[in-house]
Amino acid sequence: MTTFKVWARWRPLKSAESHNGEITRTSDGDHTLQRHGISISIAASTRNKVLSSRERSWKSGLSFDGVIEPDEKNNVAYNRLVAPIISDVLQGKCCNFFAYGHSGSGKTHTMIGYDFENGDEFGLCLAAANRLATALGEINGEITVASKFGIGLQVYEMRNNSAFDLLNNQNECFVREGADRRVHIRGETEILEDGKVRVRPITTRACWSFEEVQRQLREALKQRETATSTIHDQSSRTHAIIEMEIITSDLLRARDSVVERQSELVPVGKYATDVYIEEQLLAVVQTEDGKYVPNPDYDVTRQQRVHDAETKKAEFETRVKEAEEYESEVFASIAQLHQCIGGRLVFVDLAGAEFLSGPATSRSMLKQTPQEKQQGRQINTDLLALKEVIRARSNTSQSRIPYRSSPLTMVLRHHFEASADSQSSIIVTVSPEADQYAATMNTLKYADLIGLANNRGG
Ligand SMILES: Nc1ncnc2c1ncn2[C@@H]1O[C@H](COP(=O)(O)OP(=O)(O)OP(=O)(O)O)[C@@H](O)[C@H]1O
Repeated sequence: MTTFKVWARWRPLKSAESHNGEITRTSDGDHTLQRHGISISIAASTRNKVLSSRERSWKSGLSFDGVIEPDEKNNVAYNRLVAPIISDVLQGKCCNFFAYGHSGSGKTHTMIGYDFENGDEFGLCLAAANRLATALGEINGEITVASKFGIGLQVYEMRNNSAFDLLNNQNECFVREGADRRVHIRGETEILEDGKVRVRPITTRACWSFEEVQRQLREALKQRETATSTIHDQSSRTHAIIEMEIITSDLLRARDSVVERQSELVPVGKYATDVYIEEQLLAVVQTEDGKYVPNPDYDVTRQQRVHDAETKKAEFETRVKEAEEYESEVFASIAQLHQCIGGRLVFVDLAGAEFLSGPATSRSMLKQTPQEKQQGRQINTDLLALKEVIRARSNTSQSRIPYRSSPLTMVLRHHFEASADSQSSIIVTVSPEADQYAATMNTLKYADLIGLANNRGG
């Protein structure tokens, strides 16, 4: 049974912000048997601004599962949100964590953290990697496996309809739904030196120690910074996704051969389509009145070309299927040794919604290029789609989950489906600064809608 928890995290006021004053806030819990949850109330300091009465104060429903206060470090957030589900991941389950908040509210601080040396300040994914690496070390010591368990790391950013691979030079990958209705994230088709074709998926880095995860994440963060400056962007205008899966090198090898077989299929499939179109064009002629009729001069034995190309394509499709079956067999045989294989943690640092804007941001929004405006609309679409997916999943009577509403929810679909019997969470990060009141209220409202749907079951 899915549970989805909603948390709020207040970041500390920075010294440069203290002259602006602080948002007045309280949290009230109701833990009776009928209701379980925390409601958050906020009120604006009206010192610097004229606000309408509707804007001056706001109170959520009993939507929150917990509040992390400004003086509480990342280790408190980890112990409350992630530590309780590590045992699920070690049983092969999938758990998802989302961070939502406006720029500078503490999403990256919470998810990844900026202090890679002090364990108390490791972000959620780093602290989880530390715990997982220790647990996997123990499992590797206990059982004899041909290849050891490790962490398969993927780090990418979603912008518009593409994913940018932060472990591979921000390589652009496209989100497509295949004929099998599975979503694939793949780069451009590359022609290799030997003439072979490769369609590269998002990179998975195998990490056999916590230090390796730390190093790879650092590298990925550097790429994020570069992307931010070069495309005149803010990291809060992209969704960053960090996936950590329990793998072995045997499993990764089996997956690589699926990609290789799929790459081999690409030119063969294209050739079959080209031949079919060529022959179709020869097989008909256009009459004077513009109609297409069968070409009487067409040599029907030419259809053998189409047949041969289709046969070859079917052969290559079978090879893909065999590679996929082999991957499933490898997975099943490892799972017999230990159920942790495939256990997965997904951390999503969401872009802030465009309406989350104080006066300064509003001014900068007026200066946005058409491309940036389109990007802003896409972010809002993604965030709305995500909210609707989470709400629909909590409504047991709703059978259709709108995963296809946005590229973000399409990409997250299989993580959501895999997490059906475990617990996931959203943490909204908020600033207590009075100037950020509107942004803070909008962030809390987003979480409130999710939390209320969870409490009511839809
Ligand atoms: N809970 C916290 N405790 C201490 N410092 C924090 C906390 N939250 C945020 N900060 C600090 O505030 C600054 C902004 O935080 P961060 O970069 O995480 O924001 P963000 O929401 O990820 O912003 P953006 O979306 O623009 O990337 C950082 O210097 C960070 O260390």
